[in-house]
Amino acid sequence: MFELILMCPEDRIESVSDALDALDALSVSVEDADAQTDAEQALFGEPGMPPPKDGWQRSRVVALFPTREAAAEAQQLLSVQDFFEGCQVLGLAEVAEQDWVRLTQSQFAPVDITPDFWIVPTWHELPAQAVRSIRLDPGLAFGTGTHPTTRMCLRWIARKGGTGEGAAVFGRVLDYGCGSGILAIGAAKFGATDIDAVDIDTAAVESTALNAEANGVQLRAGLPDKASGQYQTVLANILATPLRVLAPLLCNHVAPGGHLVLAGILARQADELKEAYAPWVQLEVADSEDGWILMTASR
Ligand SMILES: C[S@@+](CC[C@H](N)C(=O)[O-])C[C@H]1O[C@@H](n2cnc3c(N)ncnc32)[C@H](O)[C@@H]1O
Repeated sequence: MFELILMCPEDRIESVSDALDALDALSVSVEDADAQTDAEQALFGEPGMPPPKDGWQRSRVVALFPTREAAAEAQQLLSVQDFFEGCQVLGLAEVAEQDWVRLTQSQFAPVDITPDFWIVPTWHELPAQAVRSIRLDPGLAFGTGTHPTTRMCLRWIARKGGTGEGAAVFGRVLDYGCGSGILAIGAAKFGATDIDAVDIDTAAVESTALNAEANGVQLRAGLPDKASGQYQTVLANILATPLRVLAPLLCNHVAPGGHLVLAGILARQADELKEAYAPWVQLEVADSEDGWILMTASR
């Protein structure tokens, strides 16, 4: 494989990426050329919303081609286009052959949620201190236990699960936006037995069912219309915008005296979430990590 590496100003990224696609690039990635420096710019987007910007002030665009000839031809064709003005070719390089499976696996080590509750990829030995564990491989669906939002939900589950007999503590559980199913499986590991896990993405539903089976956990995975009635525990790690829209639906699923646990919210979004949920529950910030917060409420 060969990489064509370009530097583009923000207003050229869309045209250049589209052109690379049309030139049969196998993949095109866009990164902040100033990442890891003082000039790095954080850009957060939300599903259903336009991105805050098309890209960074200075973006490094890397296109992958199957042969050197294809990469060189793309370079030649691009460099004579009007929209390429202001862009630069940084290089054309061969991608060294590697054991990609091993390289990918080496990036996922066991992750501790509490000192004795761990997320462990299937190719790793269980750490000796893991009294409870979830065996999970990174797949198509979000949720490997490394993201702060997932970790905070799992910490809440572990704290709650430590307060008594799991099935009674959690009651009926709804994991709304289940991704890999990690929260539903985590609740099961702390004793929950009556669990629905739903997602709009069918790949997530499949992944949840497979991960549950691999962990010896029984749950019902399905699309959102599979959620029915009221639950003692409702977990939703999505993002602030969908969480605002889902407020009436999620609150109606929380049984009287039940718990609502929301994640995917940035610290600066706390007030807008409190306001959106105020007609039903009083949300409070219960945890925070790396700029993300966990918000909880009882009904
Ligand atoms: C950030 S991931 C969380 C995955 C997992 N629950 C975790 O905590 O790691 C959010 C998931 O919510 C799903 N999702 C997004 N909008 C949704 C909606 N309106 N209804 C149901 N699921 C949704 C996405 O497909 C994705 O799998």
